[in-house]
Amino acid sequence: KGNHWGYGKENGPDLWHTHYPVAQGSRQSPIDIPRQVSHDPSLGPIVLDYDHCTSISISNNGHSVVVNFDDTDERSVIHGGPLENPYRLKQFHFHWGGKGCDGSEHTVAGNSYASELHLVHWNAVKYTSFDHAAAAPEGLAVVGIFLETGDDHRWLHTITDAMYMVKYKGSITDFKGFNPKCLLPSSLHYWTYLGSLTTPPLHESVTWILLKDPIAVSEKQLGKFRLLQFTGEEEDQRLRMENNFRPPQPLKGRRIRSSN
Ligand SMILES: Cc1ccnc(S(N)(=O)=O)n1
Ligand SMILES: [Zn+2]
Repeated sequence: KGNHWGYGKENGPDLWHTHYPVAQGSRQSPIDIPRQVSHDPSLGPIVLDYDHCTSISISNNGHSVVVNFDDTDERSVIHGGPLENPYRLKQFHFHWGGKGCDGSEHTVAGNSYASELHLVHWNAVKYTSFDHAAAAPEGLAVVGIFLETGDDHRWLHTITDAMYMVKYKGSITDFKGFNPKCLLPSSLHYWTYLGSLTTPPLHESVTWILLKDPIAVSEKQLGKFRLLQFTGEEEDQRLRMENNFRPPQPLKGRRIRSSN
């Protein structure tokens, strides 16, 4: 049966290489972003064309909470920046820590944030499906946004309020009309580098675009993430969903570029 990878002592990130040897590859994610990153003036702005974008559902896949989008047309795409083609939004999800603990995946000069939002896009110009793109070198583009604790986020409550409907692994419910534009920070300045998925199968297919500015969410809103469970409703074990982040991986000589 497939390896039940997770974030526990028996199945966590340090053990993923046993079933997914690429975990020890040359372009793994996340990474630490050093203080000094080379500024590349040829890097244009990243453009998020989400105006006709609407969500379809929200689900609990046993690793995170996922908001899914209709990717059957070019309705919501990102382009520009380091990207040669437009990439279609497929889903977004989060990674977070335990109560009062940080849980971002990427770190900045060794510092973690409370949480990290990943907007996952795929190159529908070059590939015929998300799954094909996910296994190909230029297949995916993931926009990472840091979350820091502060005031309530005005729009995040629509997501946290829906979480009680997807408490258990394998649950899914309608979640229409949510536009992730409302989760973006004021500045779209970013770092970019070539990396991988941060959960198995850890494919080295991701152009990472990390926004430099975090968004603020309240501790109360983050607390609602921790009401989710890694386990299914029918399982005896009830494991609270928290600390679902992979720590930074070796840079292995990769170049990180900074937009202006
Ligand atoms: C869709 C997907 C699968 C695995 N990992 C990721 S992530 N955490 O790199 O965005 N996304
Ligand atoms: Zn992620």
